[in-house]
Amino acid sequence: MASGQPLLVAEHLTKRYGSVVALDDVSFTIDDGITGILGENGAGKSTSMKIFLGLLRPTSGRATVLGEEASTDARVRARIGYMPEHDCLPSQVSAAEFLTHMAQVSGLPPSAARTRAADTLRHVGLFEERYRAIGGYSTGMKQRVKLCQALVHDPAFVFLDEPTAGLDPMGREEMLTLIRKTHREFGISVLLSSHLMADVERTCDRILVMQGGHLVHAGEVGHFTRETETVFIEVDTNRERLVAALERRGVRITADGGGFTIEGPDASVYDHVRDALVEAEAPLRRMGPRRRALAELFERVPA
Ligand SMILES: Nc1ncnc2c1ncn2[C@@H]1O[C@H](COP(=O)(O)OP(=O)(O)OP(=O)(O)O)[C@@H](O)[C@H]1O
Repeated sequence: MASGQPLLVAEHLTKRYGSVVALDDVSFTIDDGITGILGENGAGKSTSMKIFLGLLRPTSGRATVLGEEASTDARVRARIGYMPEHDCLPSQVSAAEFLTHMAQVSGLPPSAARTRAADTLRHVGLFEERYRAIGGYSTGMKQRVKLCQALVHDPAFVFLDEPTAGLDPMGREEMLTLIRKTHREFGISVLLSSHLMADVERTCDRILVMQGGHLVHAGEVGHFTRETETVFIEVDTNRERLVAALERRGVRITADGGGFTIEGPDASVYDHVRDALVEAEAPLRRMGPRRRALAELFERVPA
């Protein structure tokens, strides 16, 4: 594959399960780095991943991974890893045994497989526990073993389907830190899916937002969160003058408790609010960002 080419390409992907349209003419590219697919349940995140993994064939359209056809090219399998959403671990064997086996399945000779399994378990902080049966592990530890089996054969690209599913806040934090570390230390590019905006915002460089089988946004994470930030303000007096000054600036104003939520046409919303406050001579009591919930975001995005 020539350098500079995207790592993944989706071209007009459509996937139907009977009458259900899981993906509807979706096109995007994914480059080096960490990319998040964000969407609510049923948005089409897992279906997209499974097409890239060659586990599902699209009804129409084309998917390429590392320059090769996803659905037909077996060579690509050796260069990608997959952490499925659901539990897939054997409970009776130790993490060391399981990962050594997975590395051998990927073609490593036995001694190299053992070394690589131990290195990968060290990377996720499970080296000390590696000879214990997986059945006795906590949810967080099992998630880390799932991540290990996606990494053990040293792939160029990994697909992580809801890697923080079932984790408490501390476990989520650890998993997200580990994902960044995986990219930084091993140079492995990542596509992770999540229904939690905070996960994607903290971890990813770029974001794809899906809704009902459609791609509704693709771009840099920083840009997306700036765009979706709204400002909450409360003033002591001159509310009417302030509302008029804001309206003249074309921002959207919604009454919110004792104050207003203001949403700008772009990231300049703070400038508009500052200028309107000065013009209306309205003494500010409180001001701060108000993040929109994911569900609210989707209401604004045309399908
Ligand atoms: N094997 C299947 N047979 C029928 N419908 C399916 C199948 N797999 C997925 N679907 C449907 O396709 C749509 C997209 O599902 P998909 O699993 O890709 O969504 P998702 O964004 O990954 O959500 P989740 O996190 O809930 O899995 C949903 O409406 C789902 O019910």
